[in-house]
Amino acid sequence: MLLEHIQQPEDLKRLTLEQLEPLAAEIRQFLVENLSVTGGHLAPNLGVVELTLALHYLFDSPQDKFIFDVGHQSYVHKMLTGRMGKFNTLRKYKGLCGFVKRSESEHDVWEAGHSSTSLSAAMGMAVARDLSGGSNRVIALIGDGALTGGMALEALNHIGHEQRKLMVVLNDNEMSIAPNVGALSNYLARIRSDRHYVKAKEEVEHLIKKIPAIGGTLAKTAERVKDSFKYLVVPGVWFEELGFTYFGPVDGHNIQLLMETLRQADKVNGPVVVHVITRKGKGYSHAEADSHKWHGASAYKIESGQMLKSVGPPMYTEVFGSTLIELAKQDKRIVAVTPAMPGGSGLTGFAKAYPDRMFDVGIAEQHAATFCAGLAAEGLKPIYAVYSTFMQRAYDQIVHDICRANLNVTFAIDRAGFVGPDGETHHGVFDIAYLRSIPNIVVMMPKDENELRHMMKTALDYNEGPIAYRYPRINGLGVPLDETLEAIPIGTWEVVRPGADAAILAVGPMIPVALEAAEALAKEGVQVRVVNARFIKPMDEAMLVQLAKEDIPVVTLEEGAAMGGFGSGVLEFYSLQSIYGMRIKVIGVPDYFVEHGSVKEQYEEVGLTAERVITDINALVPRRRQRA
Ligand SMILES: Cc1ncc(C[n+]2csc(CCOP(=O)(O)OP(=O)(O)O)c2C)c(N)n1
Ligand SMILES: CC(=O)[C@@H](O)[C@H](O)COP(=O)(O)O
Ligand SMILES: [Mg+2]
Repeated sequence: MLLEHIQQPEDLKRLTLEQLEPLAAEIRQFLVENLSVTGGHLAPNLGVVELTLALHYLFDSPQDKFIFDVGHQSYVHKMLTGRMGKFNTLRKYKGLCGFVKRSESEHDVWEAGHSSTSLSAAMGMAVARDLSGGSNRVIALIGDGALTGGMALEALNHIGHEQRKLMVVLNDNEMSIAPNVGALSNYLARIRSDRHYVKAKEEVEHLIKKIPAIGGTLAKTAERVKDSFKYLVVPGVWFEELGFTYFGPVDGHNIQLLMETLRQADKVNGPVVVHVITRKGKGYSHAEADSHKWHGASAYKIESGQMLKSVGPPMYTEVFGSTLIELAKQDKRIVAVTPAMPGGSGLTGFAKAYPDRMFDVGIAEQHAATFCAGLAAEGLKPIYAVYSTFMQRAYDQIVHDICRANLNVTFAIDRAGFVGPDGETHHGVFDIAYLRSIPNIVVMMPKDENELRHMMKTALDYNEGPIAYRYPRINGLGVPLDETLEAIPIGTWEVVRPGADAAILAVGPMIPVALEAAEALAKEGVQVRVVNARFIKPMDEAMLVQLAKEDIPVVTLEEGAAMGGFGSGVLEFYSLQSIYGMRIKVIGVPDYFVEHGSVKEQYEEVGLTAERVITDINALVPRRRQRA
């Protein structure tokens, strides 16, 4: 066993080249075995075993900066930098992070989780090196999916202009999470398999030999330095035109060839692209056969590849996807737009049913938003299906192109709230705060999956401007689903439990938490009203005024940033209405980034619990009432 002797990259460098291949096999076995228990991004990491070995074998992390785009494919890097023993805690509470994490290791020089940031960060580190007289390498590892992100293209433009020494290793496996899309992906595909490319090489060789006098010598020289000649015929002309020296495409599982190519690229004193062809999921047949499904795996049985999915009612995502198909049948205006998350957003069925009304635009949240604005401007009903956290990328497009222009775009915001194992880079805890402050937008959150369906109908019937419904990454409550869907009057809340001593204004998944607290308080003689605050904007102002008239304490409860969130909106309302003296307690996500773990552990860490609500209400309700 070679792997057990690898604690740091220095241990790796002591191996012979011949030992790297058996080591790669051991690493794959380690990944498949460990992730069968913890789950995680198996397919991406199986695809970069040789590549990560080559980088750590040839270059000197952490002096040389390895920057992983997204960072979901950094498990091998973590194994080689002293963290193998912690893989049993991968993505667990207080355990190993599933992405690169500076606090975990000096080798983790750049954190991500969101895609397409590596090239910009690499440029920053290259300039910092040059301004401080450094000589270290800066190496970004970016996937073909991440390359479709706008930030990556902005960075390529800058890097090519500055001409500083910087290596971009393009890990091209033809996959984003789903199969990669777009003209850039098609271009890469052509390079990978382009007969013309191979033909062009022969033609150029033939041409060179025909050049009088020197041709023969030149061709012979070319033959002698076959490798560099091979790079003379540049398939990566697009990169070359942007100022990069292009190397590749090279087999990303052939360690010898990888080393040779990386060594060549390292000699260039300017920006280079090394185009590496890999197979996502390599070495584990189930993942190779379906790298979309195995991009992010839950625990599984190794032999059968059967994932141990959580049982229970359908996820909110599934209900969204099936309801959208129902609505699209009735309303031809509906088109669905996703920035590279067709599967995760529950749109696989919709894409099958309505292929010409489904648009996967790549990892391009900004473009997706303004693309929807254009669709709406021409009378269609675009449904922007997006994870809350990734929608952060499109903030200006939402403000400037959609809300200001008051265009009828529908936002289907998934992963709203804590997401569990993906942790701080993926929680959807900011959209309440950043959406509610934008004029013209309506923001809703359902109490259960049945109300989600009615909200989707509400949004379909609403043509006044932008409207959003948000839902969490959890199973529904298992409530019956109404056949007939009716629009909910905009701005109306719902009392789900009567009570006269206090009121809890709860949003979405916080309603069960509020009900649990109310039941417990009832046993102490404190009757607490629970309100389904299903419209975050506009709020139910009549109900807010009524609460003031009743002069009862109010607790707001949301799985979102307390700062600027729904509770802040309630405080603002009373202030703006010059209603003073209200006893109001805002309960939400505190002002720090909550790390990975289970959603339950995250609730407990920040106090989104019935116990917390009970404590706060007891502090607010006068003791005399409790005696009654
Ligand atoms: C801004 C943003 N949008 C979407 C995602 C979701 N996401 C995570 S990995 C991934 C695909 C990345 O593809 P690629 O870069 O080719 O890496 P691979 O998984 O193929 O190794 C996507 C879309 C994200 N992390 N960040
Ligand atoms: C790395 C990344 O951003 C995605 O793979 C993300 O982890 C998917 O999240 P879900 O598992 O919630 O679809
Ligand atoms: Mg890819």
